[in-house]
Amino acid sequence: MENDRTKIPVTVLSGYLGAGKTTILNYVLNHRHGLKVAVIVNDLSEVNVDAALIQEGGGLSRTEEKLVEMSNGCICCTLREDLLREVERLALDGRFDYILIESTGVGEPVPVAQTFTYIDEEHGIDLSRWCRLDCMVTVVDAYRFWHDYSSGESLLERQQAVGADDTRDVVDLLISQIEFCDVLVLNKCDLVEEGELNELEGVLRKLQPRAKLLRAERGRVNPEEILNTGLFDFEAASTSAGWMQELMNDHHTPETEEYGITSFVYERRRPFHPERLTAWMSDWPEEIVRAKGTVWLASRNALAQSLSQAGPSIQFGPAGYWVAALPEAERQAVLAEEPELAQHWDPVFGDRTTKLVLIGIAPDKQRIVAELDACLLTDEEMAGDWRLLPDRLPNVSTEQLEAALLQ
Ligand SMILES: Nc1nc2c(ncn2[C@@H]2O[C@H](COP(=O)(O)OP(=O)(O)OP(=O)(O)O)[C@@H](O)[C@H]2O)c(=O)[nH]1
Repeated sequence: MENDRTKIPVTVLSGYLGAGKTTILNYVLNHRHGLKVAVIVNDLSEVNVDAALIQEGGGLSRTEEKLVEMSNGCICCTLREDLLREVERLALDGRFDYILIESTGVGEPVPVAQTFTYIDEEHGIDLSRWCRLDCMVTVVDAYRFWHDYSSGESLLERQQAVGADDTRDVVDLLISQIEFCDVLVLNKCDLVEEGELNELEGVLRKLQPRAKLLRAERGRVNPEEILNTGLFDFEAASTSAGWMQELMNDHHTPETEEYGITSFVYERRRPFHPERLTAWMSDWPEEIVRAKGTVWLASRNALAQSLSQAGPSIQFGPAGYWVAALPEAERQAVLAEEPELAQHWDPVFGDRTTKLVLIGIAPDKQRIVAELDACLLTDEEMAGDWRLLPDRLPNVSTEQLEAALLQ
């Protein structure tokens, strides 16, 4: 087996446009204590990396973000082909001790991490032979955070979309960057007063309890905090989001009393009335900054629905069949594979249930729970034929459904 210590460590800086990635990069290069660092930046960004810092023993490459889907049948894997090739080239070059990547401001961190973890059979490249992903860093702009989070704007509206079919809202990007990282740098702290910083830090800790949280001014981050940390672990990063930790119930982060930053799980074994739930979602409680989970909707009794909200962005759609809705043989096969399902099996409805994590700033939990309860079917409705209730939630196309089911 190859020795991990001979592999070149890699740190990736993610974060929305203007958060301070380049400023951090320059600071770290200035304080790298003789490490020979190769830097990869994205072609779209202006290159502000200090050329002099790169010269002595370092290198600067520019790549253009290029996503490729894996050809080996794993449809949830997307690799960054640009990085794949450039990192391999730099690693084989043999001149560098470290690779530092500044990802594009509109880039998702997961494909970058997958690029280092999976073997690309089509191109015959396996980066894990030469490199070790050491640390995924997400930079958050303390000054702009709430403005961007609650703007309700899409990347297309801001002319920052990757293509015409890039439908992401700014907040979707922020949340995906925060929920998948090892270190969160809250930058531009010089522009925000202490009380606001404490509150924002409390929210970030709830959204991402696993990552180390650092405050920075003008990108001054101690290089030891992000280089050679040994922090990256794909499995741990994939399950590190606050909502997921809350669902797994093994990491209930302490509440930040002062600001009432709280998370709670809403769990019910009764379906929602589609119209009442739609009305509730369109009048979303402002205090809830993030919600995610599975919903049992009366009008879609065969399919579990996924609800994901971040700020003003709400995504709702099919997540897969309830095990109880599968043909008998398949159901038995799943139950044999996942015996814990049987422990929570309802004699009539099987595994159908709603389980939703809500994260908020001083949310009125009692009121929200009562409002959600009022969206459930009543006893009288339960006795009728509720499967045919009208449903004006986003229509599901066959392609969407198939894509969702394949995941
Ligand atoms: N006041 C203040 N300004 C900062 C801080 N960090 C960065 N800036 C400024 O914010 C602007 C954006 O910083 P960059 O480092 O270029 O941000 P970036 O994330 O690399 O931006 P993109 O490459 O466009 O994605 C620059 O004008 C920086 O000088 C900080 O901590 N405080």
